[in-house]
Amino acid sequence: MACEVPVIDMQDFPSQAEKLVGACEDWGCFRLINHTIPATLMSEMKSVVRSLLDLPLEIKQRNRDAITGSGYVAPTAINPLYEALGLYDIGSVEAVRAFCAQLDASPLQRCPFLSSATRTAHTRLVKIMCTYMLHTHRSKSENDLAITSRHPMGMASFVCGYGLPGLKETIVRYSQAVHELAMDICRKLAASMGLKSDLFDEWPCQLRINKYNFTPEMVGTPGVQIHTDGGFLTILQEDENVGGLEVMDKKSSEFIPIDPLPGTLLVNLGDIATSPDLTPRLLWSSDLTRDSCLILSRRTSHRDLYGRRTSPQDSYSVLSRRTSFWDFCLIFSRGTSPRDFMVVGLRLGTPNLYLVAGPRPKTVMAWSNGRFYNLQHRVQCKEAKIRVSIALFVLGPKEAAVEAPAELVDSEHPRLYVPINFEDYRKLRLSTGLRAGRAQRYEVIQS
Ligand SMILES: O=C(O)CCC(=O)C(=O)O
Ligand SMILES: [Fe+2]
Repeated sequence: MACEVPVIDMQDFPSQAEKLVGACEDWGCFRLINHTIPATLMSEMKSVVRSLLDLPLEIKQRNRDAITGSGYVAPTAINPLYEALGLYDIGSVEAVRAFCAQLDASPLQRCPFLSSATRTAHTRLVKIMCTYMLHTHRSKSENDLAITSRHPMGMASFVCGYGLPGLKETIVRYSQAVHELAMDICRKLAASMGLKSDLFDEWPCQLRINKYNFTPEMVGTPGVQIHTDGGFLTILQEDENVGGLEVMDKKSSEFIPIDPLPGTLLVNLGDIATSPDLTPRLLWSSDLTRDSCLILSRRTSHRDLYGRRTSPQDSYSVLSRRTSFWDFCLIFSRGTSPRDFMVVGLRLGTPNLYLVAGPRPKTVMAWSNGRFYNLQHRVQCKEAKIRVSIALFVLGPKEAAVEAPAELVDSEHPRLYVPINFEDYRKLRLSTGLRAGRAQRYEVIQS
């Protein structure tokens, strides 16, 4: 059964204000219609994403982290079908340019023995050929021509180094459009809650372009494990042809598939908007195979991860994240700073030796003072196809600590969280062993 998430019409404000806040509280996500990103730009960007993620590995690896976890993500043992490229601070023209420069895959530009005159002459020649092709294929835009792999001239121009300017232009236009849209959503959300609408204007945003190499033998397995997003909110351009996204319904705790709806975008809330569970416990047990470890999450409310009530004695949810033992040691060694981590204890039982550790319980702020739902979601491999998606994350403020605005705090709604610096929070997510800002990708084995 596909899930009918609330639909928000961007052109119908303030009428949709209440619906928007309700969607953030009850669903943690909504589908956006009548937004300002043109359908043509969405499809051009999708082609760009495919082209970039098809580049050779050594080029993709040039997309280095600007902040921890913001650059290229290679497939891992946990998410073997998934890889991604990232652009931190999409609101900065320099950052967008740097991203394009890193991925400039033109063989000409990489060829050390070509003189610049040869390059210029070659580029001119390709331009003339492309212009000729444009005249003979009037329906195609220059950009289409440059990136269409089925089109021999488009392919030739891309291979010969003329393609990237076309790609660049699309990346620049898409970045501007999605950044403006993100800020507009944030302003509308703030205004809908009776807050100053410019609250989020300086919050940096990160673009992440995702590719899933779904193969026949992987059908039915996760493409991306269960997680919440670490920032404030995420705008997702889904693959309109290949589904697989599933969200956890707040009431039933069941995962429900989300069918893509071409031309629309899906918005979901992340940890900063709401109340992240920052008390995961890492647990390693002697009778597990050497190459696996478990993550144990302790819920103070005696509710397990999926909201079911549990008895106080039974208040640990055991979650499994299959990871290498060495990875686990690394997580541990990164986390053993006395400030951030503590060993909670040893437990006897079956399996017989548990080593339990985790971040020191630390109260953190959540912007909505616990009102919003930070959506848990995952991507399942449903069919053997390539799936691409584009995610824009509104993160948290660069310097100021994130805290619930005074207007959201009163005697009935006391302040629940102390302020936290977003970067500290991000590091905490990463130090709990989960990479590239993708904390809480757990696989449940028992609850
Ligand atoms: O690809 C998708 O549909 C979701 C991607 C996602 O959840 C993420 O990048 O955080
Ligand atoms: Fe996500």
